[in-house]
Amino acid sequence: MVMLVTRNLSVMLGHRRILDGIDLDFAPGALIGVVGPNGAGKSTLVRALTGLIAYSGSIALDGCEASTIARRERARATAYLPQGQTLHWPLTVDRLVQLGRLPHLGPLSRIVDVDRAAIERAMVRADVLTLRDRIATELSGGERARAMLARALAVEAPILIADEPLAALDPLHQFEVMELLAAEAAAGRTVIAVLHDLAMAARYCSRIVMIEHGRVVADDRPVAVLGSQRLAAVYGIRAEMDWRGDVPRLALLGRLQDPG
Ligand SMILES: Nc1ncnc2c1ncn2[C@@H]1O[C@H](COP(=O)(O)OP(=O)(O)OP(=O)(O)O)[C@@H](O)[C@H]1O
Repeated sequence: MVMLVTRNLSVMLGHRRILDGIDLDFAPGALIGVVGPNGAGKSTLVRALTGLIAYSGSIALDGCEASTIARRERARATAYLPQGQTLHWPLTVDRLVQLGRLPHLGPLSRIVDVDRAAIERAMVRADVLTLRDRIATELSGGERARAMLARALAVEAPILIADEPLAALDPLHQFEVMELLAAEAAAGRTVIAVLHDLAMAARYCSRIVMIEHGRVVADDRPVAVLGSQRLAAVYGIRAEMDWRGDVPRLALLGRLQDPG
């Protein structure tokens, strides 16, 4: 099980400081929602965590500075589902999901039984088995998003980072993907998901990290982070949390200036 830790993590893009002094500990077995307004720095944070952009400060995987870990080893440790993925090649879904096994393949790049099994598991979990022979560039946005999720799941990495995994999904598949992410966490993985849907975050995440202007402004259980006052201050919206049994339900009621 892999522990992911950032200390004083900062990112400059152009001349702007986009992330500023982020200290976060990500332990296995948790589904952590990263939330915050547009432009807050959420994607920048997860891109730094996956090694895609330069940073200052430290990102450690099990105590080892991430930038010193070989690329393939790091790719085996951290699966990444990027935001709004564009596909450039007309691959079948089956071939696309196979790409998730690349960090595991030997010098001949041959898929072996253990890879085939991981690919099948990923396709079942992302509900794309019936799409396996379709050309991925010809899928609908939601179908393609699920195929890309299957590719990330096929890595079977201890850390899964998903940037807006619900975008483009219909409501049923949104629930299914959140159930799936929660199940991945329950199985002992560290799952970090950038989410705009605060109600889904409240319902499924074990912990919420809220980012505003490149800083962590809250980091706690959903009920502690997604209170009415904070959502008013950070998002400018009115919202109320209530409970159905022990499941928190967050209702978004409108803008602060709206009547009622
Ligand atoms: N290459 C770049 N050069 C300069 N600024 C950038 C660059 N890429 C992103 N930014 C800026 O960094 C800030 C944070 O962007 P980021 O994509 O991390 O935000 P986000 O919280 O994921 O937003 P959203 O919810 O809109 O996806 C934004 O103000 C964005 O304009």
